[in-house]
Amino acid sequence: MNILRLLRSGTSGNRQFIIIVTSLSGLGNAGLVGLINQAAERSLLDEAISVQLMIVYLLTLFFFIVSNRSSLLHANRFVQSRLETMRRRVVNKIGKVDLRTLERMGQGDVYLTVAQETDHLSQTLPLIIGAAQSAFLLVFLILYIATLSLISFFVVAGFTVLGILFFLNRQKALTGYLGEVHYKEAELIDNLSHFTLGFQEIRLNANKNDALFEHFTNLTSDLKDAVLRDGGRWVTLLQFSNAFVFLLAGLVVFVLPIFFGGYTDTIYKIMAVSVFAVGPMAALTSVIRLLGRAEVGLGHVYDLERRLDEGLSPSGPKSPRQNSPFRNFSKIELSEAMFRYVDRENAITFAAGPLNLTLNRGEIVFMTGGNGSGKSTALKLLCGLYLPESGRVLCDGEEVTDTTRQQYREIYSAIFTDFHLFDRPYGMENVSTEEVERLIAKMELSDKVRFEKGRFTTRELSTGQRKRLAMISCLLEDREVYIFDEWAADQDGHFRDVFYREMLPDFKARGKTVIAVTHDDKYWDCCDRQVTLDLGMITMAGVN
Ligand SMILES: Nc1ncnc2c1ncn2[C@@H]1O[C@H](COP(=O)(O)OP(=O)(O)OP(=O)(O)O)[C@@H](O)[C@H]1O
Repeated sequence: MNILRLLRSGTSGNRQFIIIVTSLSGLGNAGLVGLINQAAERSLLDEAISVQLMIVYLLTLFFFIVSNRSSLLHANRFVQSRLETMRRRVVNKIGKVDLRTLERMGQGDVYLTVAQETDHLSQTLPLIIGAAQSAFLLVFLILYIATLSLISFFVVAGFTVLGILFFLNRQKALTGYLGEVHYKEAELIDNLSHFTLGFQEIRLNANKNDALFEHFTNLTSDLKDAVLRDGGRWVTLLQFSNAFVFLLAGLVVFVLPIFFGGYTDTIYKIMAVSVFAVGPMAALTSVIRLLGRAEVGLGHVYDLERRLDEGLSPSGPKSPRQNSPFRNFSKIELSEAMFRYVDRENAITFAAGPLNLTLNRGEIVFMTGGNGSGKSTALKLLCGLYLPESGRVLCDGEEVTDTTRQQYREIYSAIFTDFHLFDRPYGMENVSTEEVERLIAKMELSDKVRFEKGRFTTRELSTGQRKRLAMISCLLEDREVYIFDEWAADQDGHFRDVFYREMLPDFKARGKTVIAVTHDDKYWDCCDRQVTLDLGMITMAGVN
């Protein structure tokens, strides 16, 4: 069971303490029921209720309150710390996974599982711990019945076990249906993103908006039907558990006295116990539904982790950049490198290679080729984001291996066409505000962006301006090799000039190596060499 797996992962000391206080709380609760019964019996027999009994009652109440509070607080803390560890572990794995694995998972799935499921678990798991207290109370109440009448005890215990077995059997079947609800919820959230991310398109096209809304309406209706179907099944099961308590009480009160003499004295005590059992029983059965939901949710998180584990890159040294032997490279090579994209059915959708490419230190290389010819793919292979299926990546003749790959990647800084603009220069916390402001001015963004409290004041910029902001982070990183994938395509004529005529020579003067994808034939004199790709093959790798 996934929930047990999560709870077992904490320190055993904490867990044992929670089990002890939770059972003590159940014991205190059952003790209160027993004391109330005793006091009621005395009133019935016209006997005075002793001060001693009252004191014992108050002490038991105090004991119950303290143990109950301690159990709930510690359990909540324990569950939240387990979830925190799990969130960190999953996100840490995302940061270490191989790019292709992440691309194939789909961002929606990753986001939903990490954000939504863990949030859901953080709300439901503490309730489940509360229900564990109810379970302990029920056990103690049944044991208390044993002190009143052994026959009732065996009847109640026997029927309770049968009832629990039936309940668990049905509950397991119903949990299976929850998976259907989860996938419908995920589909709905995915569809919702079309309204936000595709807002501009649907505002310009009423038919598109209406069709999208109709699709969304169908999905909400499907989800509602699935939730109602699931809810209906649960109502039946809840009704069963509620009726079960009363059937059991009826059996003890109406049927047993017919067969066993001298039993009537204890009936009202057992009745009182039954009344006290109704609340915990109802609490327990209603929480079991949440338990099923939490179990399914945790299953998704563990499944995501398993898939991440499959694509985890082997970890290299702790500070890969500082210790990187590749920083002093003279020559980088792709040698007979092959790479293929495959779809979910493992059908090949694009094959690149065998690619043979040499990059010398300090060179400015332009990469050209038609759309979909494999330029970005080749660059991702070159910088170690993709792993060649066959062939090698060599640095000064030494093959880049699983253990050295991260050190190798650390010599690169890249702006791909699907780049992400971070709100601050992460990993460069000590960078001076003056230096960033100087680069903002150099990128001619001073009237748009400032650098305050370690972050850029805005990212709401035009595409070309966003790319210039990304360039600032690249420059701050001060790496040995720069990859620019059609960086200049979104710049105006003036800034293209700045890029080709000022920035590239400046990179070269500082000994940096640049490989830039470009279609700007006007600037071909600005490179040392051109490489052209077609259908995943290098068709030209000549000298300018
Ligand atoms: N993440 C991906 N998953 C599956 N297939 C992909 C992926 N990225 C690219 N492809 C496929 O690989 C082929 C080469 O894509 P790539 O992006 O390398 O070409 P490109 O030359 O950079 O194209 P463009 O000039 O349009 O940016 C394309 O046909 C594309 O369909």
